[in-house]
Amino acid sequence: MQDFSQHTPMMQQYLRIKADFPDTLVFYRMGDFYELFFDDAVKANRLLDITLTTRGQTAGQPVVMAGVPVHAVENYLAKLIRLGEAVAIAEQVGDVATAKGPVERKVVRVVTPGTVTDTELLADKADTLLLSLHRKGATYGLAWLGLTNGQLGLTECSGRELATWLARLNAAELLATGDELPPAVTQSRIALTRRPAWQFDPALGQRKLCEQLKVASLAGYNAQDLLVAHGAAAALLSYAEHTQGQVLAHVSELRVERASDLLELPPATHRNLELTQTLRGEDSPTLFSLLDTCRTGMGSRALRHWLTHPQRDRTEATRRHEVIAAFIDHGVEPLREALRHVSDVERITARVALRQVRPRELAGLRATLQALPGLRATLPASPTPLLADLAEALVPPPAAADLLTRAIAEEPAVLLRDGGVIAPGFDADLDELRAISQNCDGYLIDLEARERERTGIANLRVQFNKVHGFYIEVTQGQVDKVPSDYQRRQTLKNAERYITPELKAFEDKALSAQERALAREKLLYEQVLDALQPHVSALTRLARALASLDALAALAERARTLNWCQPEFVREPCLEIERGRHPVVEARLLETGTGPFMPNDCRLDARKRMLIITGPNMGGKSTFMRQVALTVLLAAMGSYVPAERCRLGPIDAIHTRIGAADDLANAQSTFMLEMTEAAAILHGATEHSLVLMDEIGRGTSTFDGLALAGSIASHLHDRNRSFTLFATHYFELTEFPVKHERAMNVHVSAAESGEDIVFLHEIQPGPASRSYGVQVARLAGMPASLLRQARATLEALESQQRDSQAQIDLFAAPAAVAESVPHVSAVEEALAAIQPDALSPREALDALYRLKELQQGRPT
Ligand SMILES: Nc1ncnc2c1ncn2[C@@H]1O[C@H](COP(=O)(O)OP(=O)(O)OP(=O)(O)O)[C@@H](O)[C@H]1O
Repeated sequence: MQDFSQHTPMMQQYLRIKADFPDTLVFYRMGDFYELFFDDAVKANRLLDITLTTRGQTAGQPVVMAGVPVHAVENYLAKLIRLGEAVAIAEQVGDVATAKGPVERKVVRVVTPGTVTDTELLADKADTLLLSLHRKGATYGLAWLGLTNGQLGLTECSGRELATWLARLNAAELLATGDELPPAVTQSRIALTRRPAWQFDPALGQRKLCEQLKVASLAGYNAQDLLVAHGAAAALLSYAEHTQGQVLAHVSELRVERASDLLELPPATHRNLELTQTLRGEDSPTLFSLLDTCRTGMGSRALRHWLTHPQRDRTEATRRHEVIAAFIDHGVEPLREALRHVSDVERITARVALRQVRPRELAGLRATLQALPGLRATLPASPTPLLADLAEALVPPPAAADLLTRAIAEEPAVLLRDGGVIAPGFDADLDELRAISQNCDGYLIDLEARERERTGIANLRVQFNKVHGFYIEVTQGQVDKVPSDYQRRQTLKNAERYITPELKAFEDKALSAQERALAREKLLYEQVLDALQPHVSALTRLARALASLDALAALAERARTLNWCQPEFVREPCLEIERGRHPVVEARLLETGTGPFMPNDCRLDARKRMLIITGPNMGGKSTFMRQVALTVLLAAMGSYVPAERCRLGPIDAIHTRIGAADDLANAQSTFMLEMTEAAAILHGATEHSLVLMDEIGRGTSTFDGLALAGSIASHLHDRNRSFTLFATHYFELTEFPVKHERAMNVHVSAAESGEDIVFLHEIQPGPASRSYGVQVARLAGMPASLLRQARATLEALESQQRDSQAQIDLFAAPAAVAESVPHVSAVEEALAAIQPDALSPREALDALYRLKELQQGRPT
């Protein structure tokens, strides 16, 4: 233990608290401020832009400090959480009046990016997850927890799959040991919290999981063998309990996720397809922002989960398609209207379990429970199997609904400490206490009348002020009529003020009644929370059903509004999309009134697996490739798709290599990044994968790039045999399908009119005839002189190429034998046979003549 004795008593207290939270900013309550000291103050000054000051000295050093006002603390917390910082809040818990020295202070909660539960600090439309990572050999174990939805998850994966998991989970905070971190973590920019290695103990993890789930074994969850993940779970659960300062009663569900069950969406795919964030890091326009017309935060979160966790098995997706069809048939607006009045039952329930719920949230929960019968009535009469399951879950736990109706006021105050939270009629004692303070006026008027009559003093008045409390005031001229039980309280110039035993008794009752009413309300509120605890799991189930209904209703609304179709899943390998569209580009074109979107077909099957796509810049190659990938993903998550008809075989992954953004932060050049991503695809893609390759090889010299692009196409065609969309500017690659039977050429069409070019955005069979780069440059507003020069250079280059017709087979298999036996010339052979030390001068001269002859092609 450190010695703080040379510090002031207050600093001693602070330093003792800080010693328990070395890596966490400590907010130390002092009156109306939370103060930060020393290094914490300097950090807060930097992160929050708050003023740094010094006050007094401790241990001979000035006390450096910075503070935030208590009433604005949530804003500062939100900012720090977003920056990945954790904050420990030390409140005054001792009694100010009786304290000798500094008032006792204690850390009452620790707010960290992955464990926040405050409604104000949480994103409405995204789950906040805490993730823990443990490694043993080549296996990574992951355990995660959503404190606001009570769900635990476990998985194990290889190093290759780690980045995909991190992108999929998108956790707010990662727990790991002090060991070196894998690149997938350092590149993910997740907020990192180091925990000591002994906390990642598999045996401890297994025990903690069993305790948490109240089971004797994890076999029921199929989680008993995930030892590395158990290690991660040990640290996860200890940390979560530590930050909440309590056991996590509501965390009662475990899901074991296996990569083999999910459609793989590597981080590059997540990014390139702009699923939840644009390439610039904005929330919109993305696929998610287009889909999410949910009425509740929990609906949005469910939808986001479906989007980032599409299943390979299509059963659940099919069940969702059926619901969407039923909704479109039946009309979904009444349901969506009813959902408007549904509050965030999921988060409210978690906050009930954590005993942090606010009165208004309980009123919201009550309103939702009351609205359920009406909401059920809006569902289609003949439900699909999934809809029947969801409707069944829409039953409020009756005791909970009844309790909330009886206990919580119609419109409760925001904070419990303001009173007015418990409903009248719920508790007789509280009603009486409230009656006293509320009926004060009536009582006083009554008393005044009685006393006037008793004393015969007509102008006697009963009054109240804050300093003297209640009193009876009699003017100086009347004081001789005052009865003997009046005791003088105060003398004024014209009047005397008295108190009577009856008035004194009333005063005591009235003044303490308000205080006691508040204390009583607090106690009753705690009792209501106690009584709600047994309903937590039923309420969680209800929340899930509401969230799913909301998400499905949004998908149905989107399908109808945007004119999407139900995809058909088949067993044979195929990818058939008729008149498909890119949903986000189409919406954007509509919004800006730039013209209609040109629909395009895509047809791949076991015999035709690869499209080589050529055509001008701006022609629509990237858009086409992305729309195919988005269609596959939408279908897999259970949505309708932007097409007229869509038939899909099994798909296990969507790999993308698109664009070239320098990753300077990770010291990777454009080309290095391009090759790293391509290598990952070549290693991971299977014949059930969809691969998008956009202009691979353009990050290096033409010949290098072309050679690499050709070899990559061959590898994908011959070895991976994946469904591949391969967009390229290398015309040489249009020869590829000649020797590769499963590949075919398509191009995006463009028409020339004079020097201009018109993009038709239509995918047509066969290779593009030319590239139109100079025309596109013209559209971009390049100077005319520059364009003239470029056109002249282009013509010169083209004629040069026509003259040198040396054809290289770009796609020939590597000549393995030829490479391994290097050619040796006759001269070299003769040279090798000569042993200079064994030769006489005469023989040496002969050998020299012979070599010379050999070199001239005249062997002797
Ligand atoms: N099918 C379409 N219908 C209407 N407009 C389209 C279509 N496809 C693409 N566009 C429009 O053309 C623009 C350029 O498309 P895209 O980026 O796909 O071209 P590209 O061929 O990949 O170009 P580059 O080779 O320069 O990357 C899009 O932003 C979109 O506005």
